[in-house]
Amino acid sequence: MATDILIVDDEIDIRELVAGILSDEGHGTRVASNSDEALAAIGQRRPQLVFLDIWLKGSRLDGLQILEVIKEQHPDLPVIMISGHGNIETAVAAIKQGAYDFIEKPFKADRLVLVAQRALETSRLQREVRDLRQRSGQTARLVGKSSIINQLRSTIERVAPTNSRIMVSGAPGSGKELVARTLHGSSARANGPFIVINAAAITPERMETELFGIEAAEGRPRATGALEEAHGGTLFIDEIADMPRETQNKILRVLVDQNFTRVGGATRVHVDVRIISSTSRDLNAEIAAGLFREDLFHRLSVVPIRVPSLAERREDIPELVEHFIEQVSMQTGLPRRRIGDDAMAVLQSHDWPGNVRQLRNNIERLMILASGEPDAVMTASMLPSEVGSMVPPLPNGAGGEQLMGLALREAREIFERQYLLAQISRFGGNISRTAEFIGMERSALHRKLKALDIG
Ligand SMILES: Nc1ncnc2c1ncn2[C@@H]1O[C@H](COP(=O)(O)OP(=O)(O)OP(=O)(O)O)[C@@H](O)[C@H]1O
Repeated sequence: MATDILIVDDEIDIRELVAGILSDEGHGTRVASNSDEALAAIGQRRPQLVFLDIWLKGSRLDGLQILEVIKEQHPDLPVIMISGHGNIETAVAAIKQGAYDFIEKPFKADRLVLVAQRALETSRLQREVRDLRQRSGQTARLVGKSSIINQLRSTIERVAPTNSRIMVSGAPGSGKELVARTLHGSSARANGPFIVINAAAITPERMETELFGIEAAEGRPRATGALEEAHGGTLFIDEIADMPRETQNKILRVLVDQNFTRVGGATRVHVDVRIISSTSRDLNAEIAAGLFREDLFHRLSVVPIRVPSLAERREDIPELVEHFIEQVSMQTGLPRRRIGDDAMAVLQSHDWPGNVRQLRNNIERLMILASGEPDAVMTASMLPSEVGSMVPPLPNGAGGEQLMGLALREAREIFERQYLLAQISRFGGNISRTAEFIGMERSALHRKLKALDIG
């Protein structure tokens, strides 16, 4: 597919020249001679690139005003200004307003082609980065309105702009990494790198090369470690308790000296890195057992932040569920589905030992398993049995998930019906023996069965 480029210029010669050069390169072109034509063309179909003349004779809006409208409607659409001799100042102002670049008349064909290629390439890369971020969950935000999550959010806002080292503690899957990313994203280092090193996933032998890198030596290339990569940004050390004792000593030295040497080297590498660590274990117990250095703990945990478990904030579950349906659908292309009241009630009553990650996995599983029409509702019966373990089973052996979406009165009716059917069948249909066993008058049982539409 040829790219679609719109050229806006009041001079027909320039329009045709630019269009001719770009079509020779295989691009598709459209032209407009004033602001109304230009905005109508963009309204018909969003082009991939716009060349826009600054001075437009006989036009309602001039180039800068058109740029403003374009940036409002399509902030990502790249615009290259065409500037006449002597209005470079205006061209620079246009770049400040969001134009990608400018070319000055008279221009060479090569320059025009090059600047168009670069603008298209940049815009493609920006789109790719945005998609990847979305898919990898890097744009994830802390969802929830419970008072405990609001408190967490305000702590994050307070400590993010400082440079203090932070220890994030919480159960597995509760959102510790997300909290660390949010801290980084709200800090002055937000445009710097956010590097993750997972101490639980790296063997003790590899830990130091991963952290400090390897000095170049004969026949061996230099490998950059996480600390060096995180320069100007944040290093997130996940599961710090799994850090080997030997490495703990070295990290402490880095924190004291503000520099380190690569493995096998003597050069001192100076870095400016904020360290955020996390733990799902009780570090005080690790310290007491002699497994974690107390002095390192105090240096890393200048500000401790505790992430609540999901069971502590069940009222956030409906919002999290909706958030994950949206997220999974975007990442996998699975249709967005509605969740039934019964399923939501079961999800809210579960204990979630695996916390938010486990909830997310269950939503993904539901969306994969749900078959049929895209608007079919996901019901409680589609949930794995361990998720419904809090829910009382029905006498007929089925799980009682469906009861969870009902008021007590209706739930009791379903239970009574199942219970009585099971008892009657147990006594071979003999109402007298059933009544005797369940402790009811025979006539009362008959009335009950009638009221429940049984038999
Ligand atoms: N409040 C929240 N809002 C939205 N998504 C969340 C929230 N908390 C956690 N998540 C999501 O849950 C998943 C698990 O979170 P995360 O990886 O941050 O947990 P963790 O505590 O670091 O886990 P682990 O202990 O296994 O390292 C991620 O997909 C994350 O985006």
